[in-house]
Amino acid sequence: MSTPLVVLDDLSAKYGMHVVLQAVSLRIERGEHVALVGKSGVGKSTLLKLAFSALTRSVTAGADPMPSIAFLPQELGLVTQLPVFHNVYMARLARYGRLQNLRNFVWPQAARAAEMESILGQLDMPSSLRTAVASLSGGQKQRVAVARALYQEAEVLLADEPCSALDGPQADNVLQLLTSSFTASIVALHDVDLALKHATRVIGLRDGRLALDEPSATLRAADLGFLYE
Ligand SMILES: Nc1ncnc2c1ncn2[C@@H]1O[C@H](COP(=O)(O)OP(=O)(O)OP(=O)(O)O)[C@@H](O)[C@H]1O
Repeated sequence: MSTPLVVLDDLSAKYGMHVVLQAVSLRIERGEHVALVGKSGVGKSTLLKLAFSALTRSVTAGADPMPSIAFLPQELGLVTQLPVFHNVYMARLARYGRLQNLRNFVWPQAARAAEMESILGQLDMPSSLRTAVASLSGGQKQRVAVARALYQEAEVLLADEPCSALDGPQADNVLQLLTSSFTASIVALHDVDLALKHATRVIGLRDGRLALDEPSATLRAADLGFLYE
């Protein structure tokens, strides 16, 4: 049997006396795109943050082999005073040397800009690299954050509601791009239909635990109803 690409063990969280997650464990194989569903406040963001922290801690500790991780948080994490170029470029700060990073921040290099324009074009956001993120709409900001995640070229994506501000066709496009660009992913989604359409596997949180873990092909929207009761 192949080694899972993502291994998460015993993720637990509580805020004060409020237990949010109770020893959640998860293994994800290459090629698996996991939709994380459950009602608002159930702990999806908490799980993704814990997963990111656990997986990046393993990388830092030199555990072998660990996948590279792109994290797209619900709050996007953009620096809105900076242009689109600089926000997307941040995904590769760790890849390039200090001098190259400095040069790109002062004078964006044509090759980097061309790579980003290709990604932004696929997201229906052409020719906007010099635009300050603060002047973009909510949906455009969300697509800049998606572009940043794609630009990282990581193996695994952890994304929290990456298309909540997008219309139906744009949401489809973003999820299609994300699932085809990463080897594996965990994406929190409120929209059950999008989850079933784009994920290969659906996991559902309820009462701090994984209450559902099934291939999406075996599920209908009604099968997820109990998670929202
Ligand atoms: N910093 C915090 N301090 C206290 N409680 C928190 C904090 N962050 C989250 N919570 C609580 O933890 C629970 C889980 O929150 P979380 O954001 O993980 O849920 P979620 O499933 O992602 O919600 P949504 O779908 O609305 O984004 C909620 O009850 C929330 O109020």
